[in-house]
This record gives sequence, structure tokens and C-alpha cells, in this order.
Amino acid sequence: MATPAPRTTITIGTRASKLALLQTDLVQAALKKSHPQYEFKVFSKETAGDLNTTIALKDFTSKNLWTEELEEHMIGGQVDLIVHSLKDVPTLLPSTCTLGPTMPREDSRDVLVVKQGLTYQSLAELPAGSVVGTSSIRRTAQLARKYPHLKVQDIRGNIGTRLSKLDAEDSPYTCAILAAAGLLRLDLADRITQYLDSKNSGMLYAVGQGALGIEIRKDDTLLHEMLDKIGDWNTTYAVLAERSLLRTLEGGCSAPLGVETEWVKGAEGKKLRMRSVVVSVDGQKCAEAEVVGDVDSVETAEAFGITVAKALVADGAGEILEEIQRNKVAKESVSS
Ligand SMILES: NCc1[nH]cc(CCC(=O)O)c1CC(=O)O
Repeated sequence: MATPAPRTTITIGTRASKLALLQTDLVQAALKKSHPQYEFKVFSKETAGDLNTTIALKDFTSKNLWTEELEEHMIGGQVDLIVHSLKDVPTLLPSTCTLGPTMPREDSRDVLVVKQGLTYQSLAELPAGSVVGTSSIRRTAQLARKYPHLKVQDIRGNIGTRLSKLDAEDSPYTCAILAAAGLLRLDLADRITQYLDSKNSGMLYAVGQGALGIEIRKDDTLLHEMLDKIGDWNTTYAVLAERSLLRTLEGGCSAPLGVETEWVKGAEGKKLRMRSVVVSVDGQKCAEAEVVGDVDSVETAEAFGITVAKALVADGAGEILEEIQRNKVAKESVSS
């Protein structure tokens, strides 16, 4: 049997949103630079998640809203890699797919965006009753815990849509919370009022936020080699640890889990520090853990995530997550 001709064209799959296409450009440019002998094409597709902007995200039953259809194309061979926002990638992938090394992370923090025309400078300044736009259970729970005098209201759609809903003259919102990364990549830095972190507001970000998830077929050695060349190990190990934490807690993408991960230099060299929090949706219960550890491989990154998960469970995370799960099951049995 003749061996198949070596591949000369590599196809990159992506969602069709403006942000997804910009992120795909970053990967395509890096691959082109490191592998000039190949041609790189983009295959873009609207996903179920893009097409449905009315149902609240947490009410979707399929967790793989953004990823499933593109994965089918990759498993079928029409696409060689998929560029995702890592935050939207489920912690469990189809058995024949995996994430490769990823590129340097954009700013991972959440930010406060104030409605056009208002002059508030920080979350702390907002008067009681101000309405914060977000559809994220993680952001809602953390706000309820730290800023119980604020109200939260759903705001859906891609980043541009959310900004127009916020700024509309008759909008109910005072502000919205978004990921810095999306705004920065879309050249909307001027809309950022305050970067939120553990120190200034107690707000931690989502697992994988600000990073790209580059998914490939497990057995595709060419793509493994290519991504090794453009990969940034500080980012790759940090996000592997975060995803291992989330997978261990089994909360899926709707877990009210916040993290803040940073490489810190100590006397014994570079270590990974992870702050983490799980908050009940009403903000009443909260589990926290901060762990510093040696992380210098895929294995140690994943083990570190499990260590952080155990510390969170020791602080009560299990009860909070079980309660959320119970409520979900109760809701489902009422509606069906
Ligand atoms: N939840 C949707 C989503 N998925 C990825 C980003 C952009 C930021 C990123 O890459 O993490 C956003 C927007 C947001 O949360 O404001």
C-alpha cells in the first residue's frame, strides 16, 4: 500500500465570531512563522452557542455548546486543529482529542465596564441597588458575597452585543463585568474601568480565562510537534493546573469557581501560586484555598490542581457544589 502524501496544508477550525477569528489569526501567524513550508487555512463555523443568545447559558444542558460541532469536523479530518477560548472548553474532551501546548495568555482578569456616560471608577463606589450585567454564575456568586448591596441581571450575547445592551439609554444596567482578554483583543481597552483581582475587589477569574485552547487529534504527531514550537510553558502548565482543579471538583463550566494563578519567584526557584474560591450562588457560603507548589511538567501541573481541589473541599467546597447540583436536579424535574 502506498503511504499517503505528507500534508502540506493545515486547516484551523474556529467559531465565526470576531473574537474567535482574531484569536485564530494569532495562532495562524505563529504557526506560519515557525513552519513557513506549510500553508495554513481557516475553516470557520457558527456554533450552537453563537446562534442561541436568548437562553441563559447556565440553562443549557449540553456543556459542549461551543466545541462539539468543530470537534466532529476535526475527528472527521476536515480540520487539523481548533482554536478556542480555553474558558469555553469542557474539562473532558472526546477520547480522540486533546489540548496541545498553548500560546502566552492575555490578561486573565475580569474587568468592570461602566455604562457610557456614568463616572463610577470602581465596584466599591457603586451605590446600593446598582444593576451589574453578567450571566456568569461565578461572577454572580462572588458579587453576592463581596457586594451584597448590588443587583445582578442577565446580559447575553457576544462582547459587542453586551456593550450595546449596557449602553442603551433605557438599559437597566449601571455596569457589566467582562473578561479583560476579550476587550483587549478587540481593541476595546478604553472601555475598561477597573481590573478586578483578589486584592482590590476579591473577584477571581474563570479557569482558563484569557488563554487559548488549541485542540488537536491525540494521534496527530505533526500537530503536536508544531504546537511545541509555538507553545509557552508558563501558560500551558498554569492552565493545565486550573483545569485539573475544575475537573476534580466536577463542577463543569457552571461551577461558581474562581481562580487566580501566578508564577512567583522564591529562594528555591519559580513556583506556581493558585488562589481559588467556590461561592454559593447567594453568596452566603464560601470555601477558599491558596496553595504554592512546584510545577514543571504536565504531570506536576495536574497533580497541583488536585492538591488545590482537596484544599478547597477541606474548606467546604463539596457542600456548596452539592447544593447547586441538588437545585439543578430539582429544577429539571419540575420543568420536565
Ligand atoms: N464567556 C464567554 C467568553 N469566552 C471567552 C471570552 C473572552 C475572554 C477569554 O478568552 O477568556 C468570553 C467573554 C467574557 O467572558 O467576557
